[in-house]
Order: sequence, then C-alpha cells, then structure tokens
Amino acid sequence: MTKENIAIFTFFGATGDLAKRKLYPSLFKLYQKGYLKERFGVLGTSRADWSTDQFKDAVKESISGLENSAAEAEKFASHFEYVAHDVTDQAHYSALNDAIKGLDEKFEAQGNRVFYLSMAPNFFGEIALNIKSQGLISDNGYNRLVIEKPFGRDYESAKKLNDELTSTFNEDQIFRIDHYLGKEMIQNIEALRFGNTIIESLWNNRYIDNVQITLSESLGVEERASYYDTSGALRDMVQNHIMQIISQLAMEQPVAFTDADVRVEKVKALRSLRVYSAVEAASNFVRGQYSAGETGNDYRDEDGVPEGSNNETFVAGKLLFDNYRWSGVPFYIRTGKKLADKFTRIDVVFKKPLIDIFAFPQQSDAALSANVLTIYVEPKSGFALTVNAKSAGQGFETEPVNLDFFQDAESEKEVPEPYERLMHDAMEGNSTNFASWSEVAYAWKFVDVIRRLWNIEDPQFPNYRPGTMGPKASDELLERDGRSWVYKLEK
Ligand SMILES: NC(=O)C1=CN([C@@H]2O[C@H](COP(=O)(O)OP(=O)(O)OC[C@H]3O[C@@H](n4cnc5c(N)ncnc54)[C@H](OP(=O)(O)O)[C@@H]3O)[C@@H](O)[C@H]2O)C=CC1
Ligand SMILES: O=C1O[C@H](COP(=O)(O)O)[C@@H](O)[C@H](O)[C@H]1O
Repeated sequence: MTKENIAIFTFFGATGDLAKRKLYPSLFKLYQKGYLKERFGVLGTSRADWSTDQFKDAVKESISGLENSAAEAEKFASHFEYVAHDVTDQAHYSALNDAIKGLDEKFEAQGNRVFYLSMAPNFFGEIALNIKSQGLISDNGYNRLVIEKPFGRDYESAKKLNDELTSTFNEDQIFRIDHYLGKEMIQNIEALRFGNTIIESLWNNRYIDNVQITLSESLGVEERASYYDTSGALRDMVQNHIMQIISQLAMEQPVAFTDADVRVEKVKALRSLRVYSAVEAASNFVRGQYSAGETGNDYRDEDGVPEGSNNETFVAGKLLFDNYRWSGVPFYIRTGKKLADKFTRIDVVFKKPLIDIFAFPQQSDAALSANVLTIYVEPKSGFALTVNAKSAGQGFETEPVNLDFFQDAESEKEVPEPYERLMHDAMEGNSTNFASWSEVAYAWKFVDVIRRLWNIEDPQFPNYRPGTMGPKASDELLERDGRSWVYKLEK
C-alpha cells in the first residue's frame, strides 16, 4: 500500500527553471500516485512580485500534460502558496515563517518541513543560517534541507559551505541532490552486483580488465553559458555524477542496504582512489572544447561565452584505486557536450581467458573477444553481457553473442523521474541516494588537482568536432594501455 507523506515544502527559487521544469511535475506525480494526498503544502518564494494565484497558475502550467483533469490540477495547486522574498533580507524571513506555520496548520503537517534550495549556490549558506536564526525550524516534526548542485567549486569552498549548512542542520538532515543517483539503472548497479553471485564473485581485479563510464551529450551549452563557463565538464559532470557512479561500482558490499551502510562503503572506495600528482594528472586526463559543426558555433562563439574561453566541454580520464579489489584496473571515464549522441552507459570489460584453445592449432581465425557487461543507463534501460559462443555451422568458429535484458515500454512507464524518486526519499528520510559530505569532499580533492593543473596550462582549443566522441587524445589515452573504448563510432 502507498504510504502518504506529510510535509510542508518551502521552495527557495520557486519561479526558476528547475522548479518549473522538474520539481513541480515531480511533486505532482507523487500526488497522483498517492504519496502525497491531503496533508502537504508548498510554499514558493523568490523576489518576483507574484500573487499566490499567479504562482498557482505557473504550477498548473508546469504540470500541463500530466494531469487527468483540470479539477485534479486545481486541487493539487490548492496546496501551493507564494510569498515574495529576497533571501538576503533577514527581516523578511518572519513572513516565510508565518506562511509555513499557516500551511502546517491548514494541512495538518505535524511540523514536518522540507526546505528545498533551488537557487544559485552562493545563497545556500546564507539561507541555511537564516532558517535557523529566524526560527523556521520546527520543534515537533522533522526538518530537512534539500540542496541543489553544485556543492562548491573546489574542496575549500565546499568545506566552507558545508560548515555553514551544518551549523543549522545535522548531516542526516542534509540531502545533497545528485540526480544521477535517482536514475533507475544507476540504482540497479547495487542490485546487479550484490544480488548476483555470478557477477559479484567476478567483480575484482582477477577477472576485470577495465571499466569504462561514458556520459555523452549531443547538445551544446545552450542557454547555460553563464553557469557552464565557470564550471566546465570536470566540475559539472565528473566531480559529482561520475564520482558517484564510480563509487557504486567500486565499493565493497555494504553490511546491509541502508543509507548509513552504503555511505560507509562509498566513502571507503573514494578514499582509496589515487589522488594524482600534477604530473600524473597531466598524463591521465585530457580535456576538449567543441568547434563549430556544420551548423552551430565554436563553443567560444556561443552566446554568453567569453571570448577566448579555455573552459572544457569534454573530459576523459583514467582513474586508479589503490586497494585489494581494484589494484591495476583502470576506470576510464569520459563526458562531453556536442558528442555523437545522448546516452549514458557503463562497460565492464572482463579479462580474456588465459589460453585461447580455439586459436590453436589454427582451428579458428577469430580470436576470443573479452566478455563485456554493459549497463545501459539511458536512453534505454537495461544490461547486456557479451559472451563467446560457437558460430552455427560445420566448422569451429567462435563469435561474441549478446545476453541482454531491456525494460519494456510498460515497465519504463512505471519508473519514477529522478527528482520524483529523490523528493520522495527525502520525505522518507532515506539518504541512500544523496551524496554525503565525505563523498563530496573526497571527490573534490581528486578533481582539484586536475583543475589546478588546467588553470595554469594553455590548451589547444577547439580540439573536437560536434558529432564525434571527443578529441583524439581521448582514444589515445586507452590506446597507450593497449585498450580502446567499447563504444566507438562506426567509421
Ligand atoms: N535548471 C536546471 O536544469 C538545473 C539546475 N540545477 C541547479 O538548481 C539551482 C536552480 O537553478 P535554476 O532553476 O536553473 O536557476 P534560475 O536562475 O532559473 O532560478 C533562480 C531562482 O532563484 C530566485 N532568486 C534569485 N535571486 C534571489 C534572491 N536574492 N532572493 C530570492 N530569490 C532569488 C529567482 O527568482 P527571482 O529572480 O524572482 O528572485 C529564481 O526563482 C541551481 O543551483 C542550479 O545549479 C541543477 C541541475 C539542473
Ligand atoms: O547535472 C547536469 O546534468 C545534465 C545531464 O543530465 P542528464 O540527466 O540529461 O544526463 C547536464 O546537461 C548538465 O550540464 C549538468 O549540469
């Protein structure tokens, strides 16, 4: 049976892009599924001088197409209220407090509060401090802070932010959103590994040759240059999403499938990630920036990108763990904008059999292929294992064949959107799929070395064409180890 959640949400940045495109539709889906019923309220706030009716209209607009009837949308929107407020104006938090208390009383929310910061990160610390000093914390229900990315821009700034947040909220009240952790197939990594003896027993350096993680995007920087040009692919995708994926792939089996136990293992994995010296970083990481394609612009000529920007729109790298399970197994990663296609996949490449008995005495021309387990995260959800099998026929040739599983359209429909899943988890107090401070800290320490190196070296940009899989140096990174990317473009 679906359990009803009871809470008052306060959305800071309520008129913003993320709130309208993702947060209200996700709350609405929770409402349609019965996780939210009567006892929830939403206070939206930002500087815009909106009335509650205007806010309700914006909410209805953002869920249009999802609702079954106008009455359903109206009923959902009746839980929303708006207060115009500048988060830097301390005195005005009392208005928010009154509105939250009013909603709490109206919807009998028992003092449960979720503060969702969907604003530019430079406001996060200040809002958290004011939530406490201006008395927005309830003393009868729970108080949780959901916080958007980016969490700092290096270790130092992240630490400062964390200190500000933890002066109001305890670690178990802070939910650092990483929407990749809300994706179905990322969550499936744990099921696949710890639910299958045949996989977990081979999940180590005796049997795995290398692991490849690709987060490929076909769009360019679009309208987000002001943010993206100060971030770049390393901070935007590697420090958070890729580090989270890698920690799930590399961690040891948790004692139990609880948030505390999973976090312990993810942190242990990240602690054993080798933090490079500058020299090692230079040889193990490559960056790229896209040029004009047949239609678009060079990145440097995109709207809002400063002339001559050295910001990277592509990263590839090789990561190494210094621990018993993974010593000697490279984890190759790559991500970038304006690549060949939009997809996310993980390829786990197993070692080939030590002896290829079919190659001797020359019974077969074809060498055995390495077994590859591919986790397809998006756009399709599923996994495939390539194994060598005998080709049908008189002779004895082997060929790789696929054992695969893909979710069908029916089950895809059941899969919650990442934000839907994560907001539900936050109400449930389940932080398994949120980044803990220690994970964030270790990820920054790893990334900072590369960033510092790139800040002082002048790159040769642009160095890749749209529609490719990035610069040549990304392929060379693997070729030099006698390997290649499993996913490559057909020539
Ligand atoms: N958009 C996206 O796809 C994604 C966004 N994020 C993260 O989500 C957060 C929000 O992003 P996004 O929605 O795109 O940003 P927007 O710029 O679209 O929205 C910012 C919001 O903050 C409000 N705001 C700005 N200054 C103040 C202020 N002084 N006091 C009160 N309200 C203020 C704005 O309203 P007003 O101007 O009326 O005050 C607006 O509602 C960021 O941390 C971003 O990194 C993360 C992943 C994806
Ligand atoms: O966090 C971010 O992720 C998106 C890619 O997310 P996806 O779910 O569409 O794969 C990326 O475009 C954006 O730059 C980054 O901030």
